[in-house]
Amino acid sequence: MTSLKLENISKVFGAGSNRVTALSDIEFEAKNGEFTLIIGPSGSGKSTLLTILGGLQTPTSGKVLLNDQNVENYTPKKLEYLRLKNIGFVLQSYNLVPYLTVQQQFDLVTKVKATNNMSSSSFDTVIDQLDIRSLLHKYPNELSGGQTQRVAIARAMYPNPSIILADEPTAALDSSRVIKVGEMLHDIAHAQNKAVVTVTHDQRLIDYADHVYELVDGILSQQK
Ligand SMILES: Nc1ncnc2c1ncn2[C@@H]1O[C@H](COP(=O)(O)OP(=O)(O)OP(=O)(O)O)[C@@H](O)[C@H]1O
Repeated sequence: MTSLKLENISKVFGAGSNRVTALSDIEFEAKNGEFTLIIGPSGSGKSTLLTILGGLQTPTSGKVLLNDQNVENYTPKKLEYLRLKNIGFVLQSYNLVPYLTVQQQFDLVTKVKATNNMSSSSFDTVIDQLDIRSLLHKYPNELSGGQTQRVAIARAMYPNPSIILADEPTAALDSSRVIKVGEMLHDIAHAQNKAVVTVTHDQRLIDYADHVYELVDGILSQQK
């Protein structure tokens, strides 16, 4: 199992009168077997926290610990390998490849990461839960916002990472789909002992989370 922790993390952008403290002294752990929600208004630091957690940007101070080791101590190659193997992202930009169909997005994952992806029967279940089977032959520009979001969730799950980091995965979804996605994120964490961390302003997800943190002006506090 992979462990991922933040110790005393701060992030400051800019300098002088443009200085913004996006995160202050954050302590956080992505716990296996649990669905954790970090909820906060626009500009509170949610994306910054999630991208630092996933190693997509570096903090100004503090430590990111992956498997109890400061990520700064890994070689870039080893760190890349650990991330590819263990961390799945659902980002706000969805990062789908524009010239590949939905099915080909999944095939690409198999090319980049050949082993330990979800079995085809488990992935079939995910495709049905997210109701994206009829979209497999479409291109990203043929999908609605909500459809894109569901495909991005499936793609993050397909490589079977032990940690899933999701940035606003339900923003474009109607309430019935939010229920399905909430249940699914909860079930993945529990049934497969994964750490699922979602940052959002969507209060509709609160009921499905094991833990809820609030992020306000870069300060994190646990609510549940
Ligand atoms: N690259 C950057 N350069 C300068 N300031 C930044 C940068 N990224 C984020 N910020 C600032 O840091 C603060 C937190 O931004 P962040 O995107 O993490 O918030 P958020 O809670 O995810 O917002 P939203 O819900 O609108 O996506 C904001 O004040 C933002 O303007």
